[in-house]
Amino acid sequence: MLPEVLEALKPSEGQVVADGTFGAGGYTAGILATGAKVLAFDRDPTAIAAGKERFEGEERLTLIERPFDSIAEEAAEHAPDGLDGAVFDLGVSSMQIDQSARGFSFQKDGPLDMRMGDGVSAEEAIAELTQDELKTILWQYGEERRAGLLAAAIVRERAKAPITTTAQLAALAGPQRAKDKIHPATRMFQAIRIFVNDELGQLVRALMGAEEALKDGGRLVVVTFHSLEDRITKKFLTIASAGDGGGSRHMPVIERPDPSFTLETRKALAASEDEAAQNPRARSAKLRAATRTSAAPTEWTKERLRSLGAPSLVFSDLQARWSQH
Ligand SMILES: C[S@@+](CC[C@H](N)C(=O)[O-])C[C@H]1O[C@@H](n2cnc3c(N)ncnc32)[C@H](O)[C@@H]1O
Repeated sequence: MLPEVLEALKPSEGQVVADGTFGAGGYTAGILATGAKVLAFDRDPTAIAAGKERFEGEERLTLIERPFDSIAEEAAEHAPDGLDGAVFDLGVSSMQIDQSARGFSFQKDGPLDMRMGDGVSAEEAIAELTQDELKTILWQYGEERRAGLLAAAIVRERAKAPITTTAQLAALAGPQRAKDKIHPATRMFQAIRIFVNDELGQLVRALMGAEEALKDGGRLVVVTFHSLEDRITKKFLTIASAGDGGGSRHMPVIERPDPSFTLETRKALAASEDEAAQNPRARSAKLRAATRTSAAPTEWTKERLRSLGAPSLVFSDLQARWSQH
C-alpha cells in the first residue's frame, strides 16, 4: 500500500520519519525519495543486513536492529525534536514466509521456529507450555474455535515424540477439505507466531511510543493484516482521538478532554483493486492514519487501552515471561 501510505504520511524534505517495519525497504525507499530522513527498524537481522547493502552510502537512513516498541527511545536519540511521521506495516514479510527454514509457513516443511528476531522459538514454546496455556494462546491470538481440541492434540503428540517441524504441527489441525476457505492450521500458526514474537504487545507499546515520539502535526500510519491488529489500532486511535471506544450499555463512552490524535481515516482504507489482484496478502490489508495534536501523552490512554482494547493475554504474566526469555 505504498501510494496510500505516502499519501497519509506526507513526508517531505528535511522531515524525520520512522519506518517501524523496514522489511525489504519498500516503504523506506518511497519515503527517502521525498527527501525525508528515515529511522528504520527491523528486529530481523537478515532484513537489516540486506538493507545495509541495498542502501549503502545513504546518509539520510539510519537502520536500527531492534523491535519497534523502542521507537520513543530511539527517536529521543536520533530525532530529539520529535518525529514528523511513523509508519508500521505489521506482520511477517514475504521474505520471512518464503524461507521454509524460518518456520512461518505450514505450506512448506521446515523447523518450527517462527521467530522474527531473537527470543524463544515456536518449538520451545510448543514443548514447554501447558495444555491450558496453549488453549489460551490458540483462543486469544488465533480466535481458533477448536482451541481446546488442538491444545489437547499438541500435548498428546508431544508425549509421543517432540514436535520439531511445521509439517508435524500442521498435521494436528487435519487436512484442508474442499469446503474449508482457509487451511485448518492457519489460525493455530497465527496464534503461535503472535505469541512467540509478542506481536500484539509490541503493537500496543509502539502505538504508545508513537504518541510520545511524534511532534505536533506528525502523522501516524498503521497497516494491519488481521482483525486482532486492526482492533487494537482502531481502539487506540479512538481512545487517543476522542473517547474510549465504548458506548455500549456496559461501557459508556468517556471523552478524553485533550485528544492526542486527530483521525485521518474514520473507516480503514483497503488496498486498491489492482494491488489486491496482484498480491493476495494485500487483500486483508487495512490502513489507518491519524495526526498528532499538541496534547501531552498521558497514562490515561494506556489504562483505557488495557481495559478495553487488546486480548488479556497481551498484558499477562504468561506473555511477559515468554517474551523476556
Ligand atoms: C510486512 S514486512 C514490512 C515490509 C516493508 N514495508 C517493505 O516495504 O518491504 C514486516 C517487517 O517488519 C518486521 N517486524 C515485524 N514486527 C516487528 C517489530 N515488533 N519490531 C521490528 N520489526 C518488526 C519484520 O521482521 C518484517 O521484516
